[in-house]
Amino acid sequence: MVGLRPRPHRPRAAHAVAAPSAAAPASIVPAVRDDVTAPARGVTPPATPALEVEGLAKRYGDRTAVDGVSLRLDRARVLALLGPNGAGKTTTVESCVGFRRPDGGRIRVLGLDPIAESERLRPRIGVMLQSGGVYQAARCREMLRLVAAYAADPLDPDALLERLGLTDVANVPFRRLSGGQQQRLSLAMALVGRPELVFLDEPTAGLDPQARHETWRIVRALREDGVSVVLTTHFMDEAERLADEIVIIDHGRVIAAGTPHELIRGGAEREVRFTAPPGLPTADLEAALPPGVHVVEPAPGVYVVAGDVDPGLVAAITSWCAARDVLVEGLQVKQRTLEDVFLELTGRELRA
Ligand SMILES: Nc1ncnc2c1ncn2[C@@H]1O[C@H](COP(=O)(O)OP(=O)(O)OP(=O)(O)O)[C@@H](O)[C@H]1O
Repeated sequence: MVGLRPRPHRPRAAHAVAAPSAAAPASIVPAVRDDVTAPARGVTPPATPALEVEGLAKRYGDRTAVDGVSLRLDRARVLALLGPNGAGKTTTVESCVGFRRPDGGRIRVLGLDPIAESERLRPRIGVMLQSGGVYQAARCREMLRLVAAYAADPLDPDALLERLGLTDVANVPFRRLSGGQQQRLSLAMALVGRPELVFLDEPTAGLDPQARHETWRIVRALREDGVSVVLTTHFMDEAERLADEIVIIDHGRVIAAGTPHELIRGGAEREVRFTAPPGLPTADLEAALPPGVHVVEPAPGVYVVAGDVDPGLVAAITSWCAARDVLVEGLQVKQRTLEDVFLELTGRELRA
């Protein structure tokens, strides 16, 4: 199995950091330090955050794509950026990797400005964007070797191809690969340079379940090896499984942030769902239930009651309905998921 450990970032002599003390525990994982903030002498400082974004703004003509987004990601953590189509996720990621010049705000990636200090930053990050960046005629292995040649201490391209199930198509030109194979090659290209921080824009879009699970294993392995990961995804289960932190963006703004647990429990752990004729007076139902319970009708005729769910709550809902001659159908008590939270926050209607 290919190790995914990042190359230790070696500061230039002029900015040398203090050597670890003799008492420091020996670690096979290279300590990741930063040559920008390290003091000239003394104790090794805590590593700078992997990513800091404050008030990022980006417009395309008169369309505001990102409107004051702030994010922070510590080392060896996974951040999932979620949001409906057109929310501003890709623009945020592209700004963080220096592909877009922001109209406002401040970005620091591994302590560096992604535009002004791009030459120093580029070798330390891996980027997998939706729009490839691959020569269409290049063969799979050829392309990965080319990217590896730019890295100081790359992973073995053949071992990476093997891990990503691409050995059989190593000699196939990129344009002849299936969509999923192209995705996996893009992931390999993002990882081959042993980055300290990886940006993955919808890494599992179009993958079959096996490749999707392998991508998840790789993200977990990266995190265990001290690599930080920023990923965007439309798969809520993926975010729930992989992310330490989740940020939900809508209309270019952060509308919720926290750990998966915080976001899911933010409302309530469980909920009661049922269907009944549309337009029931939800405020009346809510008033008849214990304090702290919330009732919504997210789609016509679908009702969700969130709160401390116990047998008494279920009985109170059905007796309120019975008193109004309303037949409750398909009642279920279910665990809330990130998808429930996401849809409540961003709405269920399709976006343009
Ligand atoms: N190059 C561009 N020129 C003009 N408008 C753009 C450009 N790129 C993105 N946009 C617009 O900016 C907004 C944000 O787009 P962005 O791609 O960042 O969203 P997203 O959250 O990544 O969406 P998706 O989930 O569909 O990939 C959208 O309204 C989009 O149409």
